[in-house]
Amino acid sequence: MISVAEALERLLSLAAPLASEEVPLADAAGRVLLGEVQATRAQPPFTASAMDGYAVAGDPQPGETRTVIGEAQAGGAWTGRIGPGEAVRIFTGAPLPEGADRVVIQENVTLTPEGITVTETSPTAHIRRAGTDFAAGHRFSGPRLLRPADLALLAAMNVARPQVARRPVVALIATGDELVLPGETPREDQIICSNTFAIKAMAEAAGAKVRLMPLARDRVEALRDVIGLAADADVIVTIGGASVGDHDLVAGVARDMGVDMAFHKVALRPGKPLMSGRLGGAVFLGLPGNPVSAIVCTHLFLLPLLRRLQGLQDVAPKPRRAALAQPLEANGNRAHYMRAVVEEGDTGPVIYAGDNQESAFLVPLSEANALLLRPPHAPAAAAGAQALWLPI
Ligand SMILES: Nc1nc2c(c(=O)[nH]1)N[C@H]1C(S)=C(S)[C@@H](COP(=O)(O)OP(=O)(O)OC[C@H]3O[C@@H](n4cnc5c(N)ncnc54)[C@H](O)[C@@H]3O)O[C@H]1N2
Ligand code: MOO
Repeated sequence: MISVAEALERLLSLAAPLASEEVPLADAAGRVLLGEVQATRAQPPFTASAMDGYAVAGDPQPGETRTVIGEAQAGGAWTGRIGPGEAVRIFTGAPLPEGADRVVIQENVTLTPEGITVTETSPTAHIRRAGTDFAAGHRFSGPRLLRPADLALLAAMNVARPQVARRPVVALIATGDELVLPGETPREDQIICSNTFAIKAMAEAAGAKVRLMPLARDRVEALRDVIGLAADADVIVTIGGASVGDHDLVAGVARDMGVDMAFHKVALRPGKPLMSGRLGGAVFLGLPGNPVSAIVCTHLFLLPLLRRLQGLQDVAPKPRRAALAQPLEANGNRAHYMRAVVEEGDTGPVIYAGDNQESAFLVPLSEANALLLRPPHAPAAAAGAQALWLPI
């Protein structure tokens, strides 16, 4: 069995980057910017007042007076020139009039019939100089995941339609005779298809468009038909039927359909029977059926794959550190991603491994906020020892 890192590397090497498309800025959150954009103007585009008050020349001291000769507001510039002994009433965001050096905030003046008397000085001029946030031509380069703050920056740069990676299309195929959909009435020997819904939500949050395919029953023809229906997707994900039982047909069918497996079986718990390869223009990923196994494999493999397809380079999940709340036994030969809870302790984060690590049980997964990473053959660890974890 290959390691998690080796399997991820092989999976990512199957991913050819997707084309770009132009989207309105309002729809660009969470998309991956490709290429480079440039600011068409500086920000601030003009030297502006940072406060409400009075624009003046020089640095008037307490007791000095100024005659108010005009008013400037955001979007309403005053176009004259301020001379000595003069002031312009000014509001935050208004262009600073010519001849002005600073803004005396209104709290630091008293009003007189002609204008103002300064009551206090301030060490700051309360102005924002043109181009001090960014200059015209400022560059913002991809590939880069667009966060909300980035959208505000692109808007200020007057970039209305950035080029982003096309959304990867993921076809999700749940397999098994035992499955019915939520809301249906299962027979005694059936269960409700569950993990698909988590995987769909996770893939969409990573930028994918997800197609929920019909359930594939445990027959070669049925599986072949549904996989065939998904042939035009960027990623074909099967769930279940990945192991070695007589009814675990996925690997055989995928091979018959032309998949050259990049790997099948990973030294991973839960998630050992994971497999992948290319199927025509798509990346094929066969997840194990146990709900926790499928969801853990989605965190570790499908989400990095979706990020890479959209052009991002640094896609592997990044482990964080926390102190173990309880001692742990030595680990076996598979990397174990234990369902766990991380909390802020008095001296930093503390991690509690759940009592139930069964890969079919969803309550412990739903209660967890972390996967506690135990590397293969990790020795027993004492309470308080540092451990690695991934947020989920
Ligand atoms: N002899 C061996 N048996 C098993 C091995 C092994 O190495 N040797 N591996 C085990 C491991 S580890 C895993 S993980 C499971 C996964 O096997 P499959 O991918 O073939 O999954 P299934 O058998 O189809 O299903 C497992 C389990 O999950 C339920 N399931 C399947 N799909 C869904 C779904 N969409 N929603 C909810 N639950 C689902 C299914 O009913 C089974 O209970 O194999 C071990 N066996
Ligand atoms: O690798 Mo399996 O997912 O442990 O149950």
